[in-house]
Amino acid sequence: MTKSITLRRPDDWHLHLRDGAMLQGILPETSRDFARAIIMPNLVPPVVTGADAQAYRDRILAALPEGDQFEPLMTLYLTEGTDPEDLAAAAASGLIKAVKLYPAGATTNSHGGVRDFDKVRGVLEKMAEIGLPLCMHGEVVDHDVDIFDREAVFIDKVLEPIRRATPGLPVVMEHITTKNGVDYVRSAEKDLAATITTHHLVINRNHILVGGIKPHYYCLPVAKREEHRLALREAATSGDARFFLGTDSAPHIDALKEHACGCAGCFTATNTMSILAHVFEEDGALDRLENFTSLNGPAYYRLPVNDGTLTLVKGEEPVVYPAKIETGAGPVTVFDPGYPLYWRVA
Ligand SMILES: NC(=O)N[C@@H](CC(=O)O)C(=O)O
Ligand SMILES: [Zn+2]
Ligand SMILES: [Zn+2]
Repeated sequence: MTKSITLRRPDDWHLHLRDGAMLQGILPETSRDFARAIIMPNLVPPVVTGADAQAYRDRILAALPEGDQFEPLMTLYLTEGTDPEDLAAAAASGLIKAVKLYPAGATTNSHGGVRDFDKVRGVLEKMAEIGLPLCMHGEVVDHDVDIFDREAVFIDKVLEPIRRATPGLPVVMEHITTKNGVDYVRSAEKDLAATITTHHLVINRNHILVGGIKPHYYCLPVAKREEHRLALREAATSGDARFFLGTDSAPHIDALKEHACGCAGCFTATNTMSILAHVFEEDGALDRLENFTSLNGPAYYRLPVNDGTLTLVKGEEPVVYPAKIETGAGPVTVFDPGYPLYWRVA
């Protein structure tokens, strides 16, 4: 018995494409299934100005496989020196669709991010004025805050004060990992939404730590307790327009994942749609998969939904995905959900 489901073509509202040989190697893993993606700016050096974003966009389009239709939605990396006028011009031209806030030191290539939130006040006010979304890596970096509490503390200590001080600023809490994040988004009537990753719907912190450390399950924010994973599942599968897919697919070569000081990031681009179909079916919510992957994101970003469609088919035999993607920069391990997948993109 074959089951199938057809959706509007999905978008990924949080994606790391990197640059150079890595970009070349992993871009097809996204452009195969996704029509658009919000492209994270945490390159070395970061994408800070409109000119940087234009040049990076050109490099992405040059790396696109022949025949693939994919639109990179560019972002700028917010620094304490960001020029509000450059940012406004990049938004007005349609080049950028959001600005990304990294608390300095919170995650991969975030050292150029924000230390003193008062220093970006003028930029945030400009963004509120023009309605440009602020995407946030929502974790505090204080040494005395436990890593498992850093998202919840960020909401109280940073996010709520910023939102109070800047009415009208559209915020996206990126890759939420806690029930606190879900509840906070639900408490807001407008100007607040969250992306949820594929892997945080699948793993909790036991998957990382029990029976030996699993470096390929390590990402930031780190996966939390099971109760939090269940809250994310409930939010993602609810159809609530404030939650949408941002895979946070974040490739690092195996040598840097399987390392004494391993990099944070799970690479899920290759099998995300299969995993999501599995998750939504398991939760009796296949009819709401399209909201999560294809409708809620465009609505929040005020963009049209995609014209094309994507069909997922459930077969009798498990689908075989490559364990690794070989790139010119080195091999990248594909996220393993830990169970066989029967859904595949037709
Ligand atoms: N999520 C991660 O663990 N890593 C991301 C950065 C980020 O999104 O925080 C990366 O760029 O590798
Ligand atoms: Zn992040
Ligand atoms: Zn990310």
